[in-house]
Amino acid sequence: MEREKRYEDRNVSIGPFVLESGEELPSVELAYERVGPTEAPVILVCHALTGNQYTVGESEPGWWKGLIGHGKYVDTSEFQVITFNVLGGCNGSTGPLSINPETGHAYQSDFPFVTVRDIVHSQNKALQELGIHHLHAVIGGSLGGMQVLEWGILYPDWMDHLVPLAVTPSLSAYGIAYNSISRFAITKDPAWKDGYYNPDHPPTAGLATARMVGMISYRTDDMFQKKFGRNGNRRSDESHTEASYDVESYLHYQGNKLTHRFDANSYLYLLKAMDMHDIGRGRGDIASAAKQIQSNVLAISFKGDLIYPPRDLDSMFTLESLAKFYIVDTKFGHDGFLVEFDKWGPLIKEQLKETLKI
Ligand SMILES: CC(=O)SCCNC(=O)CCNC(=O)[C@H](O)C(C)(C)COP(=O)(O)OP(=O)(O)OC[C@H]1O[C@@H](n2cnc3c(N)ncnc32)[C@H](O)[C@@H]1OP(=O)(O)O
Ligand SMILES: N[C@@H](CCO)C(=O)O
Repeated sequence: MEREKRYEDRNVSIGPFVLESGEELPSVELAYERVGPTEAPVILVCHALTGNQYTVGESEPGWWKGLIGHGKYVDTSEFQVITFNVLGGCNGSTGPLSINPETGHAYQSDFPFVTVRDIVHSQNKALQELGIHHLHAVIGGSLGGMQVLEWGILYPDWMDHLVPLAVTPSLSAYGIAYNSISRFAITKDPAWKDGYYNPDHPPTAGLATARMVGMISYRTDDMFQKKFGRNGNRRSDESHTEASYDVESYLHYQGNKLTHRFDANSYLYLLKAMDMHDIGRGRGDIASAAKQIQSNVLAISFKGDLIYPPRDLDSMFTLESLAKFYIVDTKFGHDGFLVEFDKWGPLIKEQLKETLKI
């Protein structure tokens, strides 16, 4: 095995690509990051809604640097880790910002709808282009977790382990409700212009509002209370109408921050893909779909996750005798999969040591 750490950060072309809808994209590229020894077992990481391919990150700060890296729970001296920016994303993969070869302009709202299954099929094609035909594990949280579940069903003999985090077998009504508010905020922004917005004047207010409502769903009441309480800039009698609270400036900050790193159309397409997530769709039901999984499963949920309640993932995997299921005790709720790695990273480390049992 080659021990020297290799790092790649580039694009792979998979050519024309037919989507679940039957529409065809004439040319698809996926941007990816690949870290670790080239001969080592491969771990595919799938990112969440506003994530990207920079999981470990050498040219960019890696969003899972606390979990993955040299000597970390997913050790990049033992495994190579590959992450693709999702189809429909805005970090280098084909998406609404890409040039439509038929018009010579960016697709924007002409981009076709994509599903989580489309995202997974595109990754499978891309891996084959890269000469990879087997995965030691597929790991991901939230939208990434949806991809993990679909990977296990669409390509059941491709991997030894599935590690879905902070996800459910189908998106709940509560999750769709939050996404619906986000869509409303973006599409009612006067700058949105049916999705054909001027790139220099994107619908920032709508996207920021979408992120703000998203942030509320990613955390818990308990965390907000402990972190912010009623702190803020206000008169002691709290009667001042212009009082502003720390929780407000936090949400404004997070909303504004996203507008500097994310495309509003991509956000809409990926929200729709999440809404459509239902592993039972076209397969009878969730139980029938789950039975198609052949790999070992380590499923991890996070206490207080509002949109992906632990009970839903648990009920799916009680159907799978070889599945392990853990609920992480946290105040973070859904965003628990991005923090407190010492609480759940060891579970993944142990899982990756095991070989295929089935
Ligand atoms: C799967 C994925 O790939 S998603 C990509 C990673 N996720 C993100 O980047 C989403 C945005 N970030 C986050 O959600 C969080 O930073 C996490 C989950 C990564 C970490 O959570 P935490 O450590 O609790 O960070 P927290 O939610 O407090 O945010 C900290 C930021 O808010 C700012 N902030 C905190 N309180 C306030 C306040 N009252 N007013 C204004 N700003 C505030 C901090 O200055 C800090 O700014 P910075 O990120 O520019 O350094
Ligand atoms: N913090 C996550 C939430 C969605 O899982 C993200 O921004 O993608």
